[in-house]
Amino acid sequence: MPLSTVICIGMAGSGKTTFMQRLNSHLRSKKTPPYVINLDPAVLRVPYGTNIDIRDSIKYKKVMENYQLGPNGAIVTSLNLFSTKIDQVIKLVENKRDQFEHCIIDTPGQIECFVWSASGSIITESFASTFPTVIAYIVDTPRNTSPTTFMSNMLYACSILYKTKLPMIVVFNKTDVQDAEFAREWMTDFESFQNAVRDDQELNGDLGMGSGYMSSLVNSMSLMLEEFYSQLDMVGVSSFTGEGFDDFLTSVDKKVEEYEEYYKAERERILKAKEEKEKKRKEKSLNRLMKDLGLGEGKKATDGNESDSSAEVISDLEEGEDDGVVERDEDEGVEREYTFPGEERTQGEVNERDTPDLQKRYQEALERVSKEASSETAENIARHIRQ
Ligand SMILES: Nc1nc2c(ncn2[C@@H]2O[C@H](COP(=O)(O)OP(=O)(O)OP(=O)(O)O)[C@@H](O)[C@H]2O)c(=O)[nH]1
Repeated sequence: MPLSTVICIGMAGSGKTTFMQRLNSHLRSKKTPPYVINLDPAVLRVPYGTNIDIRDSIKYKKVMENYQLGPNGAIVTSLNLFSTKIDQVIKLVENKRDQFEHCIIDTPGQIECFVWSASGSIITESFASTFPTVIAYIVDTPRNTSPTTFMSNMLYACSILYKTKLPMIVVFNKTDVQDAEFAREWMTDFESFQNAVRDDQELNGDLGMGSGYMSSLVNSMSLMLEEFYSQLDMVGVSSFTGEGFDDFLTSVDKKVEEYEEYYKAERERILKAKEEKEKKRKEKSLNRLMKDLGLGEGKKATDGNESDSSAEVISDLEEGEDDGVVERDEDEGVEREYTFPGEERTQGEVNERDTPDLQKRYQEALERVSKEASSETAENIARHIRQ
């Protein structure tokens, strides 16, 4: 079996850490110990042995102090710092490819800090492009017996599936307290869920939910969720008793197969499209610089003398006309305001059409573009300027 990654995501208190602890001991009891990573910088105590722990390299409290941040900001910043080293982390795990079947990853309780941050995406992407990767979305079963809470949680899971584009298993945890059969029924039988919504409304006072747009909103959302449910597996587990963990592992194997069959090709297609887009963006940046300088390819392109390879460049110039101003998305007659006075001045200067000081414009344009440009683009710029 090749090494696969399981990333545990779930709302605060859903039981991710306890689930990780049980999964770890379950796999150990089967003589296939996992490679364990903790990505929660704020956790005080990790109740299982970890191979990589974000807390070893990043001190959450120090991040809070040094960057004057609140708890969530400090988690995001810690993840940002950690993600700068992600290639090293991936190498470490890759070196263990032959020794482990599973790499299990715990994430911060503040779900949005991981799922919606750039660093969370970088970390997830890095694993997913190296190993078959599955998301285990942990749900606190006793807290999700109300159909409205259940639906909100499922919508969140759906948004994660959409964001990560990775196979997902919804894990209903704490089944020792509340059986997950109701969830299975709601996920497989649309009518039973609708009945539960209706009963809930009657029981808790209608508040206008049974009629009008709220009712039709609930209906359409549950229809949308039906499609979502068809994409995923669900298992009920108890991290306390260990019940359901064999089912979970069977589900992981199934999702890994799906990853290889479907998700991998889809991911590669998306990555290729991204690369293409990035390449075009770089060309565009370089051309903007040339245009600002009134030099080289940009000028040639305006003259219409450029070869095929600059087709992108020509259309860009047509869009911008020859007013010498760098286009901005925000330029739609909206007054642009800046939080920092210093920034306002700098940006204002950049946009001045009649700045006579060419040297200054050159400097600004160079700085602006070089921020965006890759080293490859920077080399092109340098070569061009030398010419
Ligand atoms: N009864 C029962 N309680 C559980 C189970 N799993 C976790 N818990 C309890 O749920 C609470 C939260 O568990 P954690 O593992 O800390 O949850 P978490 O998602 O890691 O929490 P954060 O990191 O704060 O987001 C704890 O009190 C656990 O003891 C379970 O399977 N059954």
